[in-house]
Amino acid sequence: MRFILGSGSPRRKELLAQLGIVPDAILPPDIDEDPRKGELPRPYAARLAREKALAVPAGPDDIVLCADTTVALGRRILGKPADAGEAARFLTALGGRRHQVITALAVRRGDRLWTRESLSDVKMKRLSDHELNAYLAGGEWQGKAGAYAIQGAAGAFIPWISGSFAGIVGLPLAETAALLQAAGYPLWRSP
Ligand SMILES: Cc1cn([C@H]2C[C@H](O)[C@@H](COP(=O)(O)OP(=O)(O)OP(=O)(O)O)O2)c(=O)[nH]c1=O
Repeated sequence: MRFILGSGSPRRKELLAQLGIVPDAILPPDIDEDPRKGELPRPYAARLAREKALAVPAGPDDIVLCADTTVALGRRILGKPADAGEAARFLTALGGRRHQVITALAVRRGDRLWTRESLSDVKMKRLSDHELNAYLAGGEWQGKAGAYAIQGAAGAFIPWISGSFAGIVGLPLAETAALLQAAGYPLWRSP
């Protein structure tokens, strides 16, 4: 049995290390991440996690872990911004309101699939022009759902969350541990 992390996100690798897991392989999936017409954020995140897990090549006994993090502003999906202009629009829309961060997980072993999701509510303060421009110039918005990373400078914009910090960063640890154990990964083996 090999453990395969199907993700190119360095955060997910680091969070996994918190559970003492070092993947035997890291194989980032390449799938189409465009939402379907009218698709809502939760089903979208769940579909993407599942599609990622199915897209990673693995042997019948290997365990594959994939995830998708999506920012939901009401019914709107805020994915990874294409450019600084879109990042500015996302952050302006998020500022002064609460939104939800969904991280959907999918674990695959052979033809079996286990899924879960972690939901967190996040409050972001309204950003001044100065804060917005400084944050955009820092570049941390790139490759992040909703155009921010709570684990970085944007932490200064977030006075309150309810949910899982690790989930917002990209890999909710309690749900990950539960899924891996369901799939037969020996998580708590003695050293
Ligand atoms: C909201 C938020 C998102 N993110 C990141 C987590 C994810 O890496 C990214 C959302 O994109 P994802 O599509 O979930 O993941 P990815 O493209 O980085 O990697 P892969 O598909 O190969 O697994 O946003 C943070 O790091 N901090 C945050 O506060």
